[in-house]
Amino acid sequence: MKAAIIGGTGYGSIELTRLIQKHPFLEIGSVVSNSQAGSNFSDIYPHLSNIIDKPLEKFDANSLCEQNDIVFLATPSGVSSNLVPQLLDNGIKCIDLSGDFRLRSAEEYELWYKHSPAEQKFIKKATYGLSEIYGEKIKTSNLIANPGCYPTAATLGLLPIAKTDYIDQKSIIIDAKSGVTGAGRSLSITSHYAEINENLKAYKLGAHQHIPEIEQVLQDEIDSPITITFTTHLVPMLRGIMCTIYVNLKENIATNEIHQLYNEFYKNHPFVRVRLLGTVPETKEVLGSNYCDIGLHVDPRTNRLTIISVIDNLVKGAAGQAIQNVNLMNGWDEQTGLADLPLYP
Ligand SMILES: NC(=O)C1=CN([C@@H]2O[C@H](COP(=O)(O)OP(=O)(O)OC[C@H]3O[C@@H](n4cnc5c(N)ncnc54)[C@H](OP(=O)(O)O)[C@@H]3O)[C@@H](O)[C@H]2O)C=CC1
Ligand SMILES: CC(=O)N[C@@H](CCC(=O)OP(=O)(O)O)C(=O)O
Repeated sequence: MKAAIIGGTGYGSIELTRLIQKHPFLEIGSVVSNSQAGSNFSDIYPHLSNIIDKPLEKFDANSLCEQNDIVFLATPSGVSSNLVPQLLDNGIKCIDLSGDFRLRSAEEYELWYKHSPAEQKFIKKATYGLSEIYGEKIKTSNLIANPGCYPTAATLGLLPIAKTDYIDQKSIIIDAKSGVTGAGRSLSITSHYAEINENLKAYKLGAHQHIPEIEQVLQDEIDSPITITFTTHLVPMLRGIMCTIYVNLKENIATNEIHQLYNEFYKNHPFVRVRLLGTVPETKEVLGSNYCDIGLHVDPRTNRLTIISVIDNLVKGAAGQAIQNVNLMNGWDEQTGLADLPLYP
């Protein structure tokens, strides 16, 4: 099956390229670049030399759909809302890595993303692509709104406990940290080496665009309104997200019992690894892989549960989950092409 990638020279695209290259049923058809059309992909990314020597193309919906079977959009927010309608009208399935089709409310999108929203009829067609939770819907969808990197780690960490009545729903705090590739490849002062190296900073306090996304998933699953405290931090490393999540328990429950609950919840989901009691997952332990590792601890003094959830932002947080969704959409084993060990050390 031929896959096209739009947003060719970005980090999402280059990670999709790496994963598609080793997928047994996918191959790279077209790579579209807004800024570098006409150049060779391996001129921009020399690590592709002699492996993928393809010219980067201009966007043309008709020829893209003629030459490919599926399209990944790895463009900044505000771009795919215009491209996806043209592609869907040509009858091709789309996986959008941006936030343009994740939020059901156009007003919320405008408020948090500061762009004009996609047309409502296309938002309605989108399936939120959190593979472990919405696998059945994903299988029959033509448009996948691939989740944000932080929401993937946060919701996979929270959902098993949030769906019980053990927790005070008003008490959820998500302390999130990301490596710099989460900000994409384009130059900016905030991710500049001299600004980020030997430094740790919190950003977008109370204003992060992933707040409504996490709340939407929790509300859908819990069926009651919920608000969270979510703070993001930039860490001087390349890849990886850690969400440290705090929740107040309404009653005294041992870590052991919560551990069993998580194991049961994820027993049929190979990419979520509930770690052994007493162990705490680290970002390096999922590096380059599609795993989300979860560690659990209840402090009996405070009756508070701490959940540690780690992913590689470019894999389970973006390109890996996108491929997992394509596997589901095609009836292939969801691990196809994604079963590699994490890169360690
Ligand atoms: N990085 C991450 O960890 C994650 C990213 N995402 C989301 O995935 C999407 C891609 O992210 P990422 O690859 O990191 O971002 P990058 O900034 O690295 O790449 C985006 C690419 O999109 C293209 N582009 C930029 N502006 C425009 C435009 N106005 N019109 C068309 N194309 C444009 C550019 O490539 P070219 O000029 O070659 O077309 C650019 O390199 C974003 O929406 C991001 O929020 C989601 C989860 C995790
Ligand atoms: C480290 C870093 O800057 N991360 C980005 C994640 C962007 C992203 O993936 O968000 P959308 O796909 O929802 O646009 C951020 O915090 O905004």
